[in-house]
Amino acid sequence: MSQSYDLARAAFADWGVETETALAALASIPISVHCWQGDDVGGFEKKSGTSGGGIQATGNHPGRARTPDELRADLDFAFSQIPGKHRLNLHAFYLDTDEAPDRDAIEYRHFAPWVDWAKESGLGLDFNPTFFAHAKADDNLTLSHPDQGIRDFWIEHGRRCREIAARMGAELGSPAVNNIWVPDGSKDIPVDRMAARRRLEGSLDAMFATPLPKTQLIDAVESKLFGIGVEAMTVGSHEFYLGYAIRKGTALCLDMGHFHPTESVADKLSAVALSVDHLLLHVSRPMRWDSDHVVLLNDDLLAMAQELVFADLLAKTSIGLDFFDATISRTAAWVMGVRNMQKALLRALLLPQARLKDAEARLDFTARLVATEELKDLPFAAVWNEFCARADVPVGQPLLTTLEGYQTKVSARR
Ligand SMILES: C[C@H](O)[C@H](O)[C@@H](O)C(=O)CO
Ligand SMILES: [Mn+2]
Repeated sequence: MSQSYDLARAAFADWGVETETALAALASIPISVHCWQGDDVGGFEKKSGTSGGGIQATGNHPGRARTPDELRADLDFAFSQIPGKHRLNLHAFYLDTDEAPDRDAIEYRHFAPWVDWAKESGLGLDFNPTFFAHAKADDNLTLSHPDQGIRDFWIEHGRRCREIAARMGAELGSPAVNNIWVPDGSKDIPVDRMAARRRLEGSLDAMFATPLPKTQLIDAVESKLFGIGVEAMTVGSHEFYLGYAIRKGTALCLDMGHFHPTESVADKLSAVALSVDHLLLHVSRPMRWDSDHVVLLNDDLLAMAQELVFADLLAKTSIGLDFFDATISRTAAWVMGVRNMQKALLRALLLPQARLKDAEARLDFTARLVATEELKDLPFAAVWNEFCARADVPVGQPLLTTLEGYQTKVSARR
């Protein structure tokens, strides 16, 4: 135990906070790491195509993973630089097979290598149907397409993804979150929003018709404000999915980039949690729009973590990441994003929650202000460094050296 940690422990104890309790809590929080940061949302289907759906990674940094083996090697490295045990969030077009099944024909066996790897690595898995980067999504319409044949194709894809995810959850002994995001929307002002939303609702109902054990699968739905090419209306808006999740008992995914830039997603957590049993977060950093920048340890992230801790929402929230930046080392992006989420959680866990809440309940806003500002000067970094030291992962300059070393190695080989 370092001397600086000892001093930090005493400084937090002065405020009535046990650093060991905070460290134990942090160690129990898994973060679901998104596979798509590793290859710029390309996927491994045996055909070419763009990301589509208005989501696009920009940049051409060397070393992009081109195969499932390369992606797993990059993930192995990234996880080795992140303290704790976590999860991998896999998209359906990252199948690992020599076959070329269309989206409505994928099966569990096409993903079995990922499950074997997850078992060996002690990771959980989460899953997502891929409703973009496909000819049948070129109209930016899938589950709400006016053509019943196209809707049926995507319903079958979604149905199979639920079964695959449930089998992953069963194999790994931990329920897989299967998150539905569709790009459906309209570039210009539509005249029949209701018809589109009724079609989306009907397709979702068809996809969710077969109940699967909650011990294996958590169904989630993700809203969005707008996307490139669907500026006028998104069929699956926040109001649409909030209502759907409440009525149908699914989890609700809140993506930090899917709201107006002035809205606080942290503020939504307690409001939504009163009506929805389970939340999924897509932790992201929008810059002017849903730009999916790597998350920083900034005010938005700190507010999100504080709400999760102070509103006692950790047990009913799955924390996933959703960003993709191809202008920097992709492995470094993963490592820094996860570690920043963990740092934000640690900061929240190290706050004297009861004392702050008590000041607020007494309407003593002066005490609340003074305490929240003075607390910012506490030695959070020493506690984080101790967490990393116990997990044998580097911090500071040695972390930079390790991240650069791996990037140089992959750049040379790919
Ligand atoms: C790749 C993901 O499904 C995607 O990022 C989605 O979650 C999203 O946020 C789309 O904007
Ligand atoms: Mn998202």
